[in-house]
Amino acid sequence: MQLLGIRWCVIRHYSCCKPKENHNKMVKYRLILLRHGEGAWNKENRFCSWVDQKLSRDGVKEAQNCGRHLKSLGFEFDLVFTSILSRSIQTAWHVLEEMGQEWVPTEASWRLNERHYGALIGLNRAEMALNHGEEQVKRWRRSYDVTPPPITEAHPYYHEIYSDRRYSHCDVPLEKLPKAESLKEVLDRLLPYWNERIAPEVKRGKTVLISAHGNSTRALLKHLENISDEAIVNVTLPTGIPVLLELDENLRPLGQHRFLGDQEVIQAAIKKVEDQGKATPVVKK
Ligand SMILES: O=C(O)[C@@H](COP(=O)(O)O)OP(=O)(O)O
Repeated sequence: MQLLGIRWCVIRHYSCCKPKENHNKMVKYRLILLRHGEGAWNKENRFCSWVDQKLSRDGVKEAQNCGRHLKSLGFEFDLVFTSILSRSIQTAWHVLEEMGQEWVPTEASWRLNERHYGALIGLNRAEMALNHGEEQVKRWRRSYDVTPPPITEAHPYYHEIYSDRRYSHCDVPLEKLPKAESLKEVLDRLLPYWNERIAPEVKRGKTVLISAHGNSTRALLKHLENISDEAIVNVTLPTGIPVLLELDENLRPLGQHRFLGDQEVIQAAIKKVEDQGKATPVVKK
């Protein structure tokens, strides 16, 4: 039996918490959000942001595992949205390939890009924590309305970013693109895309995958789940782990988002991302 693009027999076997019968009756739409697989600079613990790093070898494996897992759960996507950064696009490719759903249409927008980390781009988080303190690094990484210092033309990655052809194809002129963003500013640029492009497709009954980034996904979760400015500080997303959101007919969430997969492994992956901001040198895999 097909329900909302997911085989019913399988959805009953979600390992984390089995949804109650009443809950299932209220669920109208299911949405999968995904932070891309590990990128080369995630491995090096550097702020990557708008620098177009590709997936690492482990990142490719994460995306493939994610695709296999979603397939085993019976997901059938109708539409995929990505950012215009390669790591989110490549993740979508690997997920769809593993699912045998390469034909599914994909659409890329800068509005799903990672948060623009401004002058912090390229810097190592652990070194930043040593120089500025862990609290300051956490404020930069996780608070809702703190904008890091803007990127300037003197920054080593400024020209690589702004002379990239992809940014002359955006729906805002090049000079209006951000030079640094808080999470709030990410939500401001993402929301029109959600409202005008993604939400109508979800309401049309399409099963949608959004393959994006840690902070663009946090911003969307904050909006959809109405997470407070204080509580969003504690939301961290690991790479390559699908996040399920179940929504009612008005796209209001029914219960909290759920990470799909082995919960112990996921908690360890979340801790690893949080620990990237610690002053102690991060041990590379
Ligand atoms: O810009 C980056 O380096 C990370 C997020 O960094 P943190 O906010 O976790 O420091 O983004 P992503 O890997 O999801 O594209």
